[in-house]
Amino acid sequence: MIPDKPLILPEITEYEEKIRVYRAAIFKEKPVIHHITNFVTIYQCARITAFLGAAPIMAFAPEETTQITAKADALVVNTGTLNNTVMASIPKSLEYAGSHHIPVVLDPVGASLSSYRSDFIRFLLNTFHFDVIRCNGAELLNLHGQAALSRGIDGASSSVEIPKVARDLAQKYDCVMACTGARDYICSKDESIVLDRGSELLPTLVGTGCMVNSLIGAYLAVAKSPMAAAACGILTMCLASERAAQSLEKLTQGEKESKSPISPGQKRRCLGSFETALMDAVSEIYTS
Ligand SMILES: Nc1ncnc2c1ncn2[C@@H]1O[C@H](COP(=O)(O)OP(=O)(O)OP(=O)(O)O)[C@@H](O)[C@H]1O
Ligand SMILES: Cc1ncsc1CCO
Repeated sequence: MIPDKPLILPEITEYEEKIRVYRAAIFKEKPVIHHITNFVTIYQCARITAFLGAAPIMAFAPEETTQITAKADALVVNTGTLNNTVMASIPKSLEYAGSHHIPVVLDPVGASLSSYRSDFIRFLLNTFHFDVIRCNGAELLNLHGQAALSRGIDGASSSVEIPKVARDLAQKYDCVMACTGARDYICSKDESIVLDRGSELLPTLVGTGCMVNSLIGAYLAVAKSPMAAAACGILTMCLASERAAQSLEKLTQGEKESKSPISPGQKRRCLGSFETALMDAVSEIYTS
């Protein structure tokens, strides 16, 4: 049994340094990140990839998907809005990526919502190799064959089984499993990290998980270590969200005379500003 290793100081410092090094490499190499992702958050994914310094390309026509993957340094696959076109493209690109050592991230969005989705996701897992699978708690338990816990795409699951299930799946699929939520678990078959960071405002936005996939994809292109790429992707989102929440505090202090912390209600009225501040924080974080 691998002990959970909480990522606390000074380990955070070690990963902050990795982020700094990887970001410098991303700025230098400008890796191309091919996304076959959902139509809901596609724009946020393209923006966050570009703001990190990489080059996003969103393409899902089966006629060209292999040619696009051939130009990419990493592939991000997301099942959020499956349809026949996307389901024709994903296997083609995965096959190309697998035979050309292009690293791949999978997000099995809504794995438990329909058998259409879960059958396709199971086919992918049984047929292709993924370097990182990033999902929320409900999706993780579904991949493990357990009952669905969510009605929508949210994965508000705090099941005590998550660390063990994540490890089982990492072993079974020989990949890094990154299960996000209030507490993040990132594990391979012989390493494990627990991360307790991030603003509580993050789950109020749509697509922060999808955006984390893009960050992991960009780090994978330069890091070569799926464990380090997954940890750096999630840590970037968490630390950037903390900075964004702080800048929101400053913004809303102007509304009040006292310097006491702003209320949850005030924060919830500024979620658009929070999303913008999050993008700014990602573009700025560890760039020196
Ligand atoms: N309660 C929370 N407090 C702090 N950070 C959180 C919380 N919930 C999620 N996060 C962070 O939000 C990011 C996205 O994780 P989440 O598990 O919400 O993804 P998801 O459900 O796949 O998202 P989406 O479907 O909206 O793309 C991760 O970086 C995670 O660490
Ligand atoms: C809201 C939503 N519906 C399908 S995908 C998606 C984005 C978050 O995964």
